[in-house]
Parts: sequence; C-alpha cells; structure tokens
Amino acid sequence: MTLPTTSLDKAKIKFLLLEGIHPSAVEVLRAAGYSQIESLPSALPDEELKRKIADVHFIGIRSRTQLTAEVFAHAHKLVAAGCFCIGTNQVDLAAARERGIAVFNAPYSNTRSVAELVIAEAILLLRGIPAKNAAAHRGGWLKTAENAYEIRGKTLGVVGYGAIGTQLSVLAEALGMHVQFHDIVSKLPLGNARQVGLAELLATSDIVTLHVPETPSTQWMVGAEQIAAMKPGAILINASRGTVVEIDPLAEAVKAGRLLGAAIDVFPVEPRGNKDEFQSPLRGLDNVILTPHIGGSTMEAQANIGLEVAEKLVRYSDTGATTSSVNFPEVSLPSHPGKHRLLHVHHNVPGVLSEINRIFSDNQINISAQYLQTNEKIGYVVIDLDAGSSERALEKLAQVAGTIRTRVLF
Ligand SMILES: NC(=O)C1=CN([C@@H]2O[C@H](COP(=O)(O)OP(=O)(O)OC[C@H]3O[C@@H](n4cnc5c(N)ncnc54)[C@H](O)[C@@H]3O)[C@@H](O)[C@H]2O)C=CC1
Ligand SMILES: O=C(O)C(=O)COP(=O)(O)O
Repeated sequence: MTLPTTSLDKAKIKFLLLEGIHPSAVEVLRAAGYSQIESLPSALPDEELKRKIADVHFIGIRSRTQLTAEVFAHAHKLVAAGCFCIGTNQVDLAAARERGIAVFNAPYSNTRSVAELVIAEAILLLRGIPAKNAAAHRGGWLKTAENAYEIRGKTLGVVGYGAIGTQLSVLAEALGMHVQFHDIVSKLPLGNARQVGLAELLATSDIVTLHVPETPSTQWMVGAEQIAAMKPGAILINASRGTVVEIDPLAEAVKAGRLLGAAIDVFPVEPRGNKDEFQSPLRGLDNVILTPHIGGSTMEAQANIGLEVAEKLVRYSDTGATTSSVNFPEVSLPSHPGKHRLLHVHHNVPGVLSEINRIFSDNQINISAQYLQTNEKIGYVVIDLDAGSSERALEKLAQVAGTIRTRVLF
C-alpha cells in the first residue's frame, strides 16, 4: 500500500453514490467542502462496480449493491462505505474491516416508513382490496363482505421484535389489535404484546409479518412447513429480506386459498434498477400485494437517511470519528485545531499500542492526545500531535507489525 505523506486535499477526495441516494446526501457533502461526487440512479453491474470503486475514497449504496470481498479487493483507495439504509447484509463487513474500511448505516431513519406500510397492507388484505381493485380495473365489480374483515381485534404476529417490529407493535395496538412476537432474544414487550415461540405465533396469528435481518439463522426461515403451520385464512407480510421466505410454497398456498393473501416487498432476486424486468411466481396473483422493495422509500425517510449517513462519512473523513460504525471500534473524537491527527487501524494483537508508544518515545515525538478503541478483530488508534512531526510519525507507524492502514488528517 502506498502511504500518503500529507492529508488528502478535500478537492481530491472522491465519492460515488449509487442507487438513487437522496440529494440531501450530496448537499451535506458539498457543504462540508467535498466537490468530487458522482451520484447514479441504479446499482452497477459487477464489473463496472469493480472498475469504479477502484477510483473512489467513499462509496454510498442502498440494499441492492453487493460489496463482496472480491469487490473490496479492487477498492484500493476506499476509506469508508455508507449504507444509506438499515440492512448491511449486502456488505462483507469482515472483508471491509480487514482492509481498514469503515462501514456506516442509518439504523432508524426508515423504521416508521416500513411500519406504516405493513399496517396499510394488513388493512387492505383483510378487506380483499388488492383483488377487488384488480377486478375493477378489468371491469369487474366484486361487491361482497365475504372474506372482508376489520383489523380491530385481530392478532398480529411479529417475527423480529427490533426497531421496526416494536414500532409496528405500538401502531397495531392503537388500532385495537392483539400483538404477539417471536425473537431469538428475550425482549421487553411494549403495551400488551407478548413473546411466544415461532410455532405458536404461526398457528395463532391472523397476520404474520417478518422483521428480521438477513443472517444464516433467518435464511428461508419461512418455507413450506411454516406456511402450512399458519392459521388457515391468515396473511403473510414480508418487508425484511428476500431470503427469509420461500416464494414457491407461498405462491402455492395463495393459489390453493390456504392463505387469504400476502404482501411481499423483498425478493430472492430483485431487479438492479427500474428499467429491468421483475420476475416472480407471485406475479398475477390478485390477492398478493407486490411492491418493489419500497418499505423504506418515503421522501421523509430517504431525506433523513441522506443526511444521516452523509454526515457520518463526513465526520469520519474530517475527524476520524467512527461513531455508530457497524464494523469498526467506535471512537467519538473532538476536533483537532492546530494539530495533525494520525489514524492507525491494526489487527487486535497484543503489543501494538506499546510498540506505537515506544516509537513515539524513541523518536521524541510529543503526543498531545491519544484515543484507542478495539473490537475483537481490530484496534483503532487516533493520535494528535504537532504538525512538524506527523510525516515522520506516519512513516514509523506504518512499519508497526499488524498495521492494516494509516491516514493523516489536518
Ligand atoms: N423493505 C425495506 O425497505 C426495509 C427492510 N428492512 C429490513 O428489516 C430488517 C429489520 O430491521 P430493524 O427492525 O431495524 O432491525 P433490528 O436489528 O432493530 O431488529 C431485528 C430483530 O430481529 C431479531 N432476530 C434476528 N434473528 C432472528 C431470528 N432468527 N428469529 C427471530 N428474530 C430474530 C433480532 O433479535 C432483532 O430484535 C432489516 O435488517 C432490513 O433487512 C429495513 C428497512 C427497510
Ligand atoms: O433499509 C433497508 O434495509 C432496506 O431494505 C431499504 O433498502 P433501500 O435503501 O430501499 O434499497
């Protein structure tokens, strides 16, 4: 790796934003003095992503772009990646950490948008509106109360009682629903909600809604067996990740009339952008609401996400602060007026800090402030020092065994 001998000029720092990230992000970056910003409306094909990522210092993505170890292998200049969304499953966080690339996200900015969509879908499906609407568009007139129900008094089963699941729990109770939830962790129930096992939840909920992250434990967690275990006439909603529900048995259950309906926002394979065709066995089923992964796509959520993640990238670029990073030790740092700041990312093995301090002492370099945080894999040391010594110190720091990456800021 070629080491910088000076802090990189802001005019040379390049940002690549993909997947139609809200313009609020560009505004934050520009206001912070960054001008080299390319913002594209879609995800990129793999080869183009590898080519473009090689030339940028920061990348912003949403849920579609896969930042794999192979992609990171091309990211020679990349300092940080921002997920302008909640999920970070699309990023190989360990590979990023190994290369000293910090990853950030927006853990709460679209929570409410997802919860509101789920409530809306539950009401529409309980009334059979998607099918009645589709029929009316074809000239049909399905005026009937059969299989149309109020949401009041129904039981909502929430799988994954995190930020979205709990928000939903509160909204659902306000509408008079009973809420039960399943989570791998014991959670404090809000209101009158109660925690139950997955089998009980499936067997007794009128509406089952999924709000788990994409992990090995959630992969295909709702398949043929779980769908068969749901109450006859129940509704399934998935706005979590496309790998959580097996689509074929779901399509069969809907066609067979075992389920009243379903609302699916996320799919095992999703189009890269709005110009690509969406393919799914669920197409053509009138009592299934199909949405193009827009659970978090509201103007409010996207504008807030743009601000939140861009601010995290700016703070990291300007000061080295890693507050709320999802793969780096968290260091919240004051500004460093009049001083130069060295950033040192290293493997978390014994002796690195003492070696760093020995170097400073042997070379009589005065440290004005030092911050260290570690996680199980890496350590992150930030050192403020006099301008005159930073170039020499950086050179020495880069030679410390276990060093992953160094940077200087001033
Ligand atoms: N459709 C969309 O546009 C959006 C989708 N999402 C998806 O929703 C997911 C959930 O978001 P948040 O509620 O903010 O996440 P969160 O991290 O606050 O909550 C997730 C909950 O799931 C639980 N969980 C994990 N594995 C589980 C398992 N195997 N069984 C049961 N529970 C399990 C966790 O303990 C946690 O309580 C995100 O990871 C993301 O993938 C998020 C925002 C928008
Ligand atoms: O926030 C999330 O995890 C989402 O799934 C939303 O993804 P998006 O930014 O709409 O591609």
